[in-house]
Amino acid sequence: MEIQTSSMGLVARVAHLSKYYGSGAQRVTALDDVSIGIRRGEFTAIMGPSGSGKSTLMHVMAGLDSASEGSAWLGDDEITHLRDRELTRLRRRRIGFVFQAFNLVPTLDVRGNLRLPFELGGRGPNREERDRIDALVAGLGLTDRVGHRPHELSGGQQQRVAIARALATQPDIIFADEPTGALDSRTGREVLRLLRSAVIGSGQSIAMVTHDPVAASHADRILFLADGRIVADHRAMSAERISEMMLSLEAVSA
Ligand SMILES: Nc1ncnc2c1ncn2[C@@H]1O[C@H](COP(=O)(O)OP(=O)(O)OP(=O)(O)O)[C@@H](O)[C@H]1O
Repeated sequence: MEIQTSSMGLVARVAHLSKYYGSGAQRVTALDDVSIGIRRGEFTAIMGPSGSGKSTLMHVMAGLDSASEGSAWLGDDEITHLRDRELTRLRRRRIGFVFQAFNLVPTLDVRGNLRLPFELGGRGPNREERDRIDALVAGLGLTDRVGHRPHELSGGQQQRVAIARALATQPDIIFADEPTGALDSRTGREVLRLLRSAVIGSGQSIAMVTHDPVAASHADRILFLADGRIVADHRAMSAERISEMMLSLEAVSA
């Protein structure tokens, strides 16, 4: 597989990335010499059997976890050797996150949750950013919910708020970890369409970890991991073909 040594057109990349947990006989190799780039303006799905290293790859790319060997870049910036404080700043300014469990702040209403990334950066949103938040709220059908707190919203509405929060700061990349995992299939499809429209409408780059072939079928590109290695890199595929691929990978790693 070609190793991409330049950041051209790549919003994030890793080179010769390995990640081990534990040591000696207990050592687990979660990632084994992975070199891959995430293209700017694309919706990339990361798939693979349970334990294949999907979350670990996402966490290292997003600066949430360290590499044992190799390097990770966000655009032109190597993040592998940054200190915690620098990583926190970088994540806040340049990365958006969407998690399975929504991760909204329960004591804040929708507006408060959407303003949070700006407040954490030490200032509230400026005029332009407030207008952007309002447009996102309207676009996601949440206008009559801005004063509601997360427990007053359905799962699908909470995930829409989480997506709006991730989009509001116009991050270089959004990492989504099983964003439809807690939703029924119809609501899940709506959430996937929202992610897709952010890619088409504003060129947002998104990398999504998922087990779900239907979710991955919304992506432009699908990376398959098995036993800590990238074993396939495909353009958009149907859910049926993705399922077949997953079944064959699960059979090999069983
Ligand atoms: N903190 C940890 N300590 C020890 N081993 C870990 C730790 N985190 C992950 N692992 C191991 O690393 C490997 C890869 O885990 P990872 O969570 O990245 O896989 P995954 O593909 O995301 O799995 P799943 O789909 O089940 O969430 C697995 O063997 C896992 O048990």
